[in-house]
Amino acid sequence: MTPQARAQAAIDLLDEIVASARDAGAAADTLIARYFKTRRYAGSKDRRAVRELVYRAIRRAGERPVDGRAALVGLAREDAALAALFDGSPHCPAPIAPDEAGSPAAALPAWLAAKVAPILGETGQLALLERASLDLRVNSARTTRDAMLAALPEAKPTAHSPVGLRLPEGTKVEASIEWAQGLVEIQDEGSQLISLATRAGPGMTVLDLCAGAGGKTLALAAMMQGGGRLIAADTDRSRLARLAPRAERAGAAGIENRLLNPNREGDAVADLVDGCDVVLIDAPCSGTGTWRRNPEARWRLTPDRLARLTAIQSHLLDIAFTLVKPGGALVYAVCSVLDEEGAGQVQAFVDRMTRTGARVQSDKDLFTAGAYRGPGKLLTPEMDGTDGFFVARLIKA
Ligand SMILES: C[S@@+](CC[C@H](N)C(=O)[O-])C[C@H]1O[C@@H](n2cnc3c(N)ncnc32)[C@H](O)[C@@H]1O
Repeated sequence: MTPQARAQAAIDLLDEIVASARDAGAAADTLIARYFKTRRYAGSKDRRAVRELVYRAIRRAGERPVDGRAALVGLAREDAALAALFDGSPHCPAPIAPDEAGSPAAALPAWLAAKVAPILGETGQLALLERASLDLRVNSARTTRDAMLAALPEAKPTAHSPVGLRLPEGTKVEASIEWAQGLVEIQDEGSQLISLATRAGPGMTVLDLCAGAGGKTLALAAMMQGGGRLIAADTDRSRLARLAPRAERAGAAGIENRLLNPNREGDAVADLVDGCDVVLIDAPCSGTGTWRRNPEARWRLTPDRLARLTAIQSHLLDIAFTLVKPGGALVYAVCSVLDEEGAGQVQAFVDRMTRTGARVQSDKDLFTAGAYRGPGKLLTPEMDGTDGFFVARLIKA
């Protein structure tokens, strides 16, 4: 492909990504993969160049652009070499009109910037959109970090997680023998810290209430070393179904699954009331802390969607607390930096519980990373080099 044709391909893809963000469709990565599946003439260099251009345009536009051309013209206004590709030749972008400004540059949509800036500041906001690192979690039930450092010479130990490795971006981990043998899993260091904050161990009864495809369930299984009872629950059948093959690869046997009914989540776990040493809520959330990986997600979030998510989070906190044994712990996490999903949400829960006479104590001594925020800790890309997370550990007296 010529550089001009690559620019046109980026516009076509951005058109799809913008429409998909507006209509709650597929993620940018999925759309890019689909696009190239039907365009075999594009070689690997073309694909890399188009993808790079698409993501630069996405990262630069805080508000959802009107279309793909506006997104790329905005970028071209700051990049003369890119602007020169709008030359109007066949299969290439039409020349940029003098009054065509393109979409404005901003880190975040204005309504979200108003919430995020007071928490993270200007540079912290920008760091939400930087490229994410590639982290692995070493399966401590099967091997050691030192053994994996020797096996993967490009890997470096992560700063805060004792079972974490950081690899150069683009490393094909899933092609490695270590991954195939279940010795390592791809997992951001922040996610690793959440599992570690549960302090799950052998012999405990541990419930992962929003287990999804089991990223954190597998980390909990490694911490429990095959002893005790580990239950993975979720409302999404297809995500939960992906846990079994991953558990098999990791050598984690005996994980129980519970499919939950939305709004009646308690029914499927009624036998666990007052029975868990640890309940982990890795709650559905806005994902503001993971924009490094899918920056177009900031065009999808709306105030209504955020309100729906905070209502579910509050509902799950209430249910989860009933499942914790006296003396046990409820660990709540969101991959979000917004207070209404994090510190504010948990503080409101603690206040609610206290009003009903329940005794809840927050244990903020979770890990070395992060900044204290309300009843828990906030991890951020800028300060911690992880995705953005809020984590709180509450002890039921
Ligand atoms: C942040 S994701 C979990 C990721 C997972 N723990 C991991 O580490 O890979 C949140 C999960 O909450 C689930 N969920 C959404 N609504 C729920 C509800 N009402 N009860 C339980 N789980 C819910 C979603 O299906 C999703 O899998």
